[in-house]
Amino acid sequence: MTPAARIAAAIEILDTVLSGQNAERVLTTWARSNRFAGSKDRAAIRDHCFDALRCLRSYAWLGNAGEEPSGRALMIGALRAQGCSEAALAEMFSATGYGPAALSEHETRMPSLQTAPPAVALDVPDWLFPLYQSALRVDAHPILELCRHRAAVFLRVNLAKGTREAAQEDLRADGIETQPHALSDTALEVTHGARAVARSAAYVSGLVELQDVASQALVDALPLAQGMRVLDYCAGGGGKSLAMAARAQMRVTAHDISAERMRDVPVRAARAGARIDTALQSELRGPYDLVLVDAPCSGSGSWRRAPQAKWDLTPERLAQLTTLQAEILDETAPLVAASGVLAYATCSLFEAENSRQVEAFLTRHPEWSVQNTRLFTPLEGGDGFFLAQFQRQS
Ligand SMILES: C[S@@+](CC[C@H](N)C(=O)[O-])C[C@H]1O[C@@H](n2cnc3c(N)ncnc32)[C@H](O)[C@@H]1O
Repeated sequence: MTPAARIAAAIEILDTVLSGQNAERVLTTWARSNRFAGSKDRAAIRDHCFDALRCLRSYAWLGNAGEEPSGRALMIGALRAQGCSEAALAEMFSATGYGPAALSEHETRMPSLQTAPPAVALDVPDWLFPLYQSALRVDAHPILELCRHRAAVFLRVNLAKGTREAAQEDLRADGIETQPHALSDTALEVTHGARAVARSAAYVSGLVELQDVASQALVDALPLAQGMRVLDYCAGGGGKSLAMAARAQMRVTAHDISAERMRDVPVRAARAGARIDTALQSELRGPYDLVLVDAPCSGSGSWRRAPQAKWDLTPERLAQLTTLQAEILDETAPLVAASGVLAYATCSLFEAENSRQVEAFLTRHPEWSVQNTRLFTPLEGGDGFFLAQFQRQS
């Protein structure tokens, strides 16, 4: 496909996404019904679409979208944001080589982002902007600026299977270049060849897993030790269960309200050479020395990876999530052994899901105290994550 044809395809896909459909599904459907598109085309179109979803408001502004963004306005704005000259833009939009129709006179007007409101220039919904400012203070603008760009790909080296250096060598043999990251001693940042990771020998043998560096640092911060009984209460696909199991010889149990989400845990555990039991609520046998609650949350710390969620979140949904987070904390506290630790984590940057959730838990449960809290932000290289560790007062 020509670059212009890829832009035309992205416009078509974005229009469907903007009508309320899920971007991943729309991309899959598009690929199935356009078999002529090769893997490089699909990857380029996907990047166009996800970049546009990350930068929805600023691209719409640069594309003269007015109130309602369209795929076409977003792609015009995207090209301008990437420094494309007006002559090159007119060439791309010239209805040749299966490219999009020629620019209208209105579309040739080039607005400046300098005059855009901050929430537009930083690509956040108006109602969320004060939430970021209150949580992040002087760091709000630099963090939001980082969130406008693609996140790096990180791997976690399974130290039970080999060293970080050995993993780098194995990956290099498969054309994947990495560099260690300071936030965690298990982390490698992929600098070249990210798309080849899932086929690489290091991945297939369980020497590395895909996992964000802040996720890894969060697990590093937990007081894990040999022989502990550990419960990962919101385990999902088991990313944190696996990271914990690789830290020490422990009995790790993974639980999630959705058994379906845990479907891959046994396969991933076998690949990693780890033993992780999965359990339904009725099968949980406490007490546990450490219970990790990686709570369902807005995901605001990882919206670089899932940008559609930034625009889909509503105040009502955020309120539902904070209620659910409090309920989960209340139901897990009794599962923790007398001197055990209740670790609460979110991949959110908002106070309502983090510091205010901690305060509310301590008010409801005065017998507990908070040992420490930590907010990881994209300024440190990874996703935004929050961790609070509670213990009963002695
Ligand atoms: C942030 S995700 C977990 C991600 C996972 N820990 C990982 O590292 O890959 C939150 C998970 O909480 C689960 N969940 C939601 N409500 C729950 C509840 N009441 N009890 C247990 N799990 C719940 C969701 O199904 C979801 O998989």
